[in-house]
Amino acid sequence: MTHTPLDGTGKDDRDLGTRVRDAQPFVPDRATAERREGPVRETTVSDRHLVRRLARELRPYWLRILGLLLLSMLATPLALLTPLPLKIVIDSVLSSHPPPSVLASILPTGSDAALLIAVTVFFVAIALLAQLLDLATAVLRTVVGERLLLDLRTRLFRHVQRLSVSYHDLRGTTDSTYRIQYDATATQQIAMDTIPSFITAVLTLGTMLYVTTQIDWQLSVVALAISPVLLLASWRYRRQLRTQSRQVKKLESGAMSVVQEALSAVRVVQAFGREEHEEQRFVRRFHEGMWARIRYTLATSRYSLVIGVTTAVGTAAVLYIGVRSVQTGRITLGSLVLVMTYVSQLYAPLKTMSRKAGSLQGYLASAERAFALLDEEPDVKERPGARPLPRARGEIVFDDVSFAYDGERPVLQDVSIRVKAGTRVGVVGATGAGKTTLVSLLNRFYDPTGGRILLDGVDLREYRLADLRNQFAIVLQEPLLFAASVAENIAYARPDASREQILAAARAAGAHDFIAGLPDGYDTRVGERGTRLSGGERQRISLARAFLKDAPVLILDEPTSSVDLNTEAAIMEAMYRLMEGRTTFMIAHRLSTLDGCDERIEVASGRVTRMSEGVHPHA
Ligand SMILES: Nc1ncnc2c1ncn2[C@@H]1O[C@H](COP(=O)(O)OP(=O)(O)OP(=O)(O)O)[C@@H](O)[C@H]1O
Repeated sequence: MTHTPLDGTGKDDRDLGTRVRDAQPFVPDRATAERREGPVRETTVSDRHLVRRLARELRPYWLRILGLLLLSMLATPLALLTPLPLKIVIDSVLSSHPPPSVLASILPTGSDAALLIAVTVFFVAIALLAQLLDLATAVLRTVVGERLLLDLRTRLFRHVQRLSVSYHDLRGTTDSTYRIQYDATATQQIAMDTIPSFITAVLTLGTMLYVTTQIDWQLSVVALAISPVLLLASWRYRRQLRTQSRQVKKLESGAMSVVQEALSAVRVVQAFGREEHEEQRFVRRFHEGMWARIRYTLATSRYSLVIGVTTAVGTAAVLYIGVRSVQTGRITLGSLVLVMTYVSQLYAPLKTMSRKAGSLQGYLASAERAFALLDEEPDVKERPGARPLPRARGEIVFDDVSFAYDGERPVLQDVSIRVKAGTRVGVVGATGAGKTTLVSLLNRFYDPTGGRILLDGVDLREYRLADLRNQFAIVLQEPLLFAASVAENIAYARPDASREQILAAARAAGAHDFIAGLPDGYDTRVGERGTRLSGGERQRISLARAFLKDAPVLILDEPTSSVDLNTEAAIMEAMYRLMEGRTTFMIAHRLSTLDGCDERIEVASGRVTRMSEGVHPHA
């Protein structure tokens, strides 16, 4: 294995420069080939698979869901009791049938007034109980549902943060946001609303059917005759509703990304006067979403219409036959009223089940999307039993490394270089040559598609990912700050840092003076992405971050490209202080910036070559 040594000694010039190898075809690995085939799997998993997955997700909450179910089930006996006062009033107060034996035994015989009062009190008591039950169910449903949702969102967020950079490159942030914010709620809806409603509906249906059969079995048979139609409608609309709902979600998350993009680049939009254009893009995307939603609503309305008309036909049939039965004296008028109430209550669960079957399709489409995100495998993985790495010395070797973002066009090809610990390497090359890509492989934002990279003689893939990334401090061209205080932003590299350590890092980065001049000093809030500070100020804060991190390897990606010459000189001075004793890769367009480096390499056409003294990059 011959490597280009970059050890700052200038010796062994014989081996310097990229090894020109025999031309080798570029063979993408599996992960890259999959990446090329498109973004995250938009799978349409089978219902059985999805339901099983859902059951697995809900298992930890089963006791609480069971409690909710039991509470919901109490609604059935209350629903049965509700029409009873009316029947007693019609049959025993307004007509001369004897009251039920329970009432007859406690009330004075023949007193209609006492019976009426008793029935009224009974009526209020049932209503009160029903309300209390509703209240308790709503409270339990909300508490358990919110807990479940928070847990799922937390898992999604944790997972999405650990997904590879290539995933985020491909998907953008809005789709993930949509899945966490909106799609995740589907699981809550299914667990807290659809499942309990279904089970309660089945129970109510069974009980109502039994009671109605006891009063008049012929009427219950007539009432039930519509069930096959309802089942058929649910089956027929199931696929359509799911497909349409899936499409709505996709379009909505796409439309949201327009808003997100336009607002995060609001300065550019305003500077170029492109508000109108962005608005049109927004309207176009939402327009597509609007029609998809309209189509979905029309489908659910058609479905509701079928359900509504079918149950109305059933009710009318029971009414017709019921009135005939009262006329022939087979049942009393009170019993008909009771049966009619039960029939409407019988249809309520049937309607609930049918409607829930419709909305369930929307929830399942969302759950599918949330689970797909959760199941997304990161391209960059940690091996089982990976090595810990407390602190590296900082020797880095690129051994025949190739890389392509899309699996087709290689950005880097057969790169072999050796960097001794503590060497300062300047990286130059034309725009788009692959400089950033080269350093992005170091902390495993991406893995090479060919070859390997060694840190202290060990393949990067052997190390624990968190430990490996801890070895690098990065200062980017566009420093990214969070909407927090200056001190919090510096301490982002080491949350346990003391105030003194933060101040020392800021001093080392030459940032202390300007921070002290801010309205609230180190407690000044910097605004979203640090917009309240100038580019140079942001850069110094990110430099202070790097000082505080005190990592053995430094990656500086054109850190001074957006500041004036004076600021650049000040930042460079701090930068060279930071580089002392650390292996450093510093990317720069201006060669003068790299004067203090031990070695310079040039990236061109995917190859890496050592620059001879006086040779300038084609920038
Ligand atoms: N996330 C990405 N997905 C796909 N292609 C990418 C991605 N990032 C960079 N590229 C491509 O890889 C090539 C190298 O990009 P890279 O950012 O490494 O260049 P660079 O030398 O750092 O450029 P600059 O000096 O302009 O920052 C370019 O052709 C670019 O289009």
